[in-house]
Amino acid sequence: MSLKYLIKNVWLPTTKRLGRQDILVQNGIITRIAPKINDAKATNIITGAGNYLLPGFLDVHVHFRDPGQTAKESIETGSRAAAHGGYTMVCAMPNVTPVPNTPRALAQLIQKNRAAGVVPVKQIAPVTTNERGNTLIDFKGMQQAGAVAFSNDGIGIQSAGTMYAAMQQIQATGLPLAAHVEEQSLMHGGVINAGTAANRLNLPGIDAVVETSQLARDLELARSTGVHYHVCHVSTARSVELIRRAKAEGINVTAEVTPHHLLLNDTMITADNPMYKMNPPLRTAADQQALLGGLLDGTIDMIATDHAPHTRADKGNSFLGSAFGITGLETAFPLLYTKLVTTKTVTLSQLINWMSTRPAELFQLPVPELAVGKKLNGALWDLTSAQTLKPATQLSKGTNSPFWGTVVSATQIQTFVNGHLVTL
Ligand SMILES: NC(=O)N[C@@H](CC(=O)O)C(=O)O
Ligand SMILES: [Zn+2]
Ligand SMILES: [Zn+2]
Repeated sequence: MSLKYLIKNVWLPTTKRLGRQDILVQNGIITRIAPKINDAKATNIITGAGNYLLPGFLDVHVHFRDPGQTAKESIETGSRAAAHGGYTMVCAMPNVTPVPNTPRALAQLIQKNRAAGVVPVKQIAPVTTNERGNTLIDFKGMQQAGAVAFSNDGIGIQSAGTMYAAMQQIQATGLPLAAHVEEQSLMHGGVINAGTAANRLNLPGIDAVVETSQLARDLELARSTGVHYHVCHVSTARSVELIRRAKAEGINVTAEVTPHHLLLNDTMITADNPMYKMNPPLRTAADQQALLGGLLDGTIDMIATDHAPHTRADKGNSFLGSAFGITGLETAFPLLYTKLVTTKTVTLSQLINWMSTRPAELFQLPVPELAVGKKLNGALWDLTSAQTLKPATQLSKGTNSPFWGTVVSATQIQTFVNGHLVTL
């Protein structure tokens, strides 16, 4: 089928001085970019007046709850949310029920991702059986089945011996090991960052050492094994410092930060509202500042949402007893663009680098590029009108976010995946 799209009159992030462009897409491939293209044979003419066409984002850290907890999200609703957020590829964490413990189970899940995903949903395999204990997964088998990375996200790997052995074997696959660094023996039932907020609300705190102690351990193990060690959702200033030093020493480490850790801190939690409950917790204003500094100096490589949808019932009404996690796919770019780009804290190109180029490069996935000869993976964004973030306009099943009510100046209009318009 030779489907032809002519997208008229859009800004590309790189053509500010050249003016608006027309983009011709044939069989999924960008065949021409020019100020004015007249093609009467184009089946679909898309008016992009005043809007931006941005490369598709890639989120290396999402939770789609499928199979097992599809009341929270499914591959279909999660991937729709992804497209609605301008993402054209995501990597799903394996903390679903049952956990895909074998290459066969993983292959089945990958089939399901392919059938149900409206954007490509890549699959991360666990490190140990059921993401618990010390029985290592068949890493080579998982790689052959299509795993793009390994992770026990949600729990973390408690034994140094197990982590070391996992790193040695994963090193041989060349795939990243994405670590949820959380020392369980230091958690003490914490639900919120230890310090001001915990004290004010009289809630059990999670100290920064929960993260940093296991991170320090892992960096030593990574140095020794050479594995590509990727740190999930970095939350503390000290973690940024540890990663900065490790990179300087040549350790093969990469790191992600979430939009919420970049934009929020624990002084903003003024009531016992579980919409602010996630793992790791929102830290101090100084930590928040250090995370931005880490991104700016390249210590932190990318932004990942850790999209973690939950039902209303599982979220409950208090930090105590409620599920950890918030959604992120549909709010990430609007929030980051509004809070960081329009304030001139970062540039649009930097943001695209952290949300698209770097995650793709570092996870060895195709880099979405708006260039002739490339498949069109991108989204049209209105970057001038204001909208208020609210659950009613989101496609995710999860409505657990602290960001409702925030006014943003970015609205997704259309998303193209492999050259085809996604119908949402
Ligand atoms: N981030 C969270 O608070 N929750 C995640 C797990 C995780 O990313 O650790 C989840 O699966 O709900
Ligand atoms: Zn995690
Ligand atoms: Zn996660």
